[in-house]
Amino acid sequence: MITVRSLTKQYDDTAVVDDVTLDLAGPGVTALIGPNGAGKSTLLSVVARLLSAERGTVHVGGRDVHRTGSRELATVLAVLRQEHDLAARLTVRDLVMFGRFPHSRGRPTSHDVAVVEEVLSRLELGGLSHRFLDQLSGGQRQRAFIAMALAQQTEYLLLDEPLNNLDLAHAVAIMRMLRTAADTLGTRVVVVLHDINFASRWADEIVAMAGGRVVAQGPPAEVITPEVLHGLYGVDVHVETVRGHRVAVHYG
Ligand SMILES: Nc1ncnc2c1ncn2[C@@H]1O[C@H](COP(=O)(O)OP(=O)(O)OP(=O)(O)O)[C@@H](O)[C@H]1O
Repeated sequence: MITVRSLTKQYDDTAVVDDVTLDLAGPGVTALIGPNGAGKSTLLSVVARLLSAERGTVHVGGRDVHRTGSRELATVLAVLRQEHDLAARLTVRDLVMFGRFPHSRGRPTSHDVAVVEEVLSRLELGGLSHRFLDQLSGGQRQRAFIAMALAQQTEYLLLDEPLNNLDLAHAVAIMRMLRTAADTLGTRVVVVLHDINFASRWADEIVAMAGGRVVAQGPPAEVITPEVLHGLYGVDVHVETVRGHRVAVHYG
């Protein structure tokens, strides 16, 4: 369970996360959508304790994140950030092994090695595992960072725009993996997505943000509507139901 209460994060005098209260219960996939600058990344960063907040509280699995040690938090919560600032002269395998650090404390066991191998293979990175990060394409590098987060094997997984740079096949594969993690391992996934149709297809629930506030929350059928999307993006869209999923199309 992720519980956010009256959370406010300000820069100068401007609240970029503005009095947000949110309950994300049980396993499942929640997609966070909304226009540029809505506060999605900031909210995710405060939940993951990468940023502090001026007001409010965040609990993850009953722990107050701002009163929990980094080491303990890293065993329950993994986060994929939008910007990656790790050294380029790191191999893919080393990066993914980094994800095991909260468990291995730098002394990987055969279990840690097996987890890394399995994740590398699942993300089709086996053949690239000895490459340095600066020798990869944008999409390959993105998959390597996703692999690092998955290798952490945490109950809570927060991902900020994981589909950046990914082609359609790899984007689908990642969303399927997140869905499987939620359904079979009981993982609680929160994922920032710009592609509202991916959100509609794969998420149980969509949280829509604008101006630092949550403006809509519910199953895709309630959020992927012309009215909500116009309110969010100021764009007219047509919504159809295809195989049980809402699909939004903008014709201009
Ligand atoms: N370090 C900072 N200093 C000042 N303002 C900031 C800082 N970081 C973010 N902001 C502002 O906070 C607001 C929310 O930014 P945030 O990155 O959370 O939005 P977002 O919804 O994730 O946007 P995007 O879809 O563009 O990634 C934006 O107006 C942004 O300019």
